[in-house]
Amino acid sequence: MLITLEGLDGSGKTTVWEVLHEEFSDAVFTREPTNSWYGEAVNRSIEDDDADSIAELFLYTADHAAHLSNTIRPALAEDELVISDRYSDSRYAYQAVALEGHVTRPMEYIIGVHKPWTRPPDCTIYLDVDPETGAARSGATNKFEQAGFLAQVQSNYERLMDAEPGRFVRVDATQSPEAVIDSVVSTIERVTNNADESGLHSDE
Ligand SMILES: Nc1ncnc2c1ncn2[C@@H]1O[C@H](COP(=O)(O)OP(=O)(O)OP(=O)(O)O)[C@@H](O)[C@H]1O
Ligand SMILES: Cc1cn([C@H]2C[C@H](O)[C@@H](COP(=O)(O)O)O2)c(=O)[nH]c1=O
Repeated sequence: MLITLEGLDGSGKTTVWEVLHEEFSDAVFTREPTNSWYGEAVNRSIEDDDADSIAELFLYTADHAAHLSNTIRPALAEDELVISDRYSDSRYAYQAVALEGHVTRPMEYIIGVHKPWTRPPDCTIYLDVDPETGAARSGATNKFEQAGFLAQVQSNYERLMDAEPGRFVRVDATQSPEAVIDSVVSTIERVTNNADESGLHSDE
């Protein structure tokens, strides 16, 4: 089963993800951008205010392709629980803002690029914070961590949740870290138990 954590910069994904290591010690923990050289290229692009938006989309997408073949698909084939800090929805939400004015219907374009080969998550936990809180918590150190940009990203996440309400679980991430962690842990326990009870596993 593939569970992803999504949300604005500063929503607390990394804080939660670190505690999940203790709660689900058998799971495979991973993230995008990855720690590979593809991910390093992405990180260079994030720090470059003048990076070309389409080039940046394809750097992220290349990193996702390698992530799928090197980590996600092998782990799911072994019936592991995989928990990823950011995944394809980050592209649909963030790059759809960055590509506005460069391509028509940017979110549909990006989803279309992924659709033939990606592996959608079974469950996506969305850590919900307002853009101002996200920007303040993240320190607003790069081009994505600005409240105005994050407000548009938030609208895109809302569109994604409206389109697939069954996949997303929204958690109020303005609560205390302990309360957020409790909600995320109980969500993961519930979805993994449901999968066990229904006899469904990884890529069936
Ligand atoms: N529920 C919370 N309440 C208050 N502060 C929090 C909460 N969760 C995390 N923080 C703080 O907010 C900051 C950002 O948290 P964190 O790095 O976990 O967010 P993130 O979603 O991973 O951000 P980014 O996407 O920018 O890496 C940290 O200083 C963290 O201690
Ligand atoms: C995977 C992914 C990430 N981003 C953005 C979101 C953040 O501002 C940075 C790095 O992520 P982190 O969780 O803060 O380390 O990259 C993006 O725009 N598109 C993506 O696909």
